Amino acid sequence: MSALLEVEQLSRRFGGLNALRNVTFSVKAGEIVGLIGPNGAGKTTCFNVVSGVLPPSDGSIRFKGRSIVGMKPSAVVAEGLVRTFQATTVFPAASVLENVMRGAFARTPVSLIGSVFNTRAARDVLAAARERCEGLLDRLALARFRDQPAGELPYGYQRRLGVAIALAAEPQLLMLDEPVAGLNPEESAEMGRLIETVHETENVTVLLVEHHMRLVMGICDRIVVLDHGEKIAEGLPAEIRADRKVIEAYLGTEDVT
Ligand SMILES: Nc1ncnc2c1ncn2[C@@H]1O[C@H](COP(=O)(O)OP(=O)(O)OP(=O)(O)O)[C@@H](O)[C@H]1O
Repeated sequence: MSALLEVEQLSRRFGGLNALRNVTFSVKAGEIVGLIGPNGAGKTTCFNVVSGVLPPSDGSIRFKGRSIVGMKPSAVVAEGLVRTFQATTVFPAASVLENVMRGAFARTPVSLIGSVFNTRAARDVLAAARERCEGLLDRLALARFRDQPAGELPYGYQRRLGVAIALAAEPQLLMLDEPVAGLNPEESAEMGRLIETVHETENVTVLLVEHHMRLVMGICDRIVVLDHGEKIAEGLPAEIRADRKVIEAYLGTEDVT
């Protein structure tokens, strides 16, 4: 498997604080990789820097072999690297389908959509996107909510819709930021199954930040552990679970059964 994402010696400072310090890891095409660590370890900062929301202070980020440092978040999305956020980011008044359609056009400049909106070609593009989004809603068990305002969905389904919106942009790498935060145990287990399913059916590589250790240990091929902005371990779930440094910094405080 070749590396899809290569992060090398990545640092991000906020004033005197090293939120990330010389962090190096990679994600190979086809993997599910977990990024874990205690509160304040630098996981969200890592997501923000990799997705172009924040510039790094130092280091390199290559996606499909090309540097993406300095690219705007929209350009990073256009390259095929799409992230979700900890909080739900649905438009509450828009329907579930409209929300997913928004994701489908995340890789297309709005001005371009506008300029061709009434042409035959634009109608064909829209019809194709709609068909693709409806297929996605089917596969993510959201079809029955298709015409409902997204804000009326139960919270668990709003999180699921967040994943659908990200997938509509047809990412090669999907970065999920705490997808089960705020979900009950049953919803969390369902989300875990959903991630495994979309990893297969949508042919997407996954980088996952999550505190839910049972989920992380259950679905990840490999795990990278941060603490105080530094990588302290990397390995298979069984290796991470047994790693003394990881247990001391993090797992000792978490339920990993
Ligand atoms: N915009 C910012 N300005 C200043 N400090 C920041 C900023 N963003 C993050 N930090 C600090 O950087 C460190 C890493 O924070 P980050 O949110 O990346 O950790 P995290 O691992 O995602 O934590 P959590 O699990 O609680 O979400 C923390 O000390 C945090 O206070």
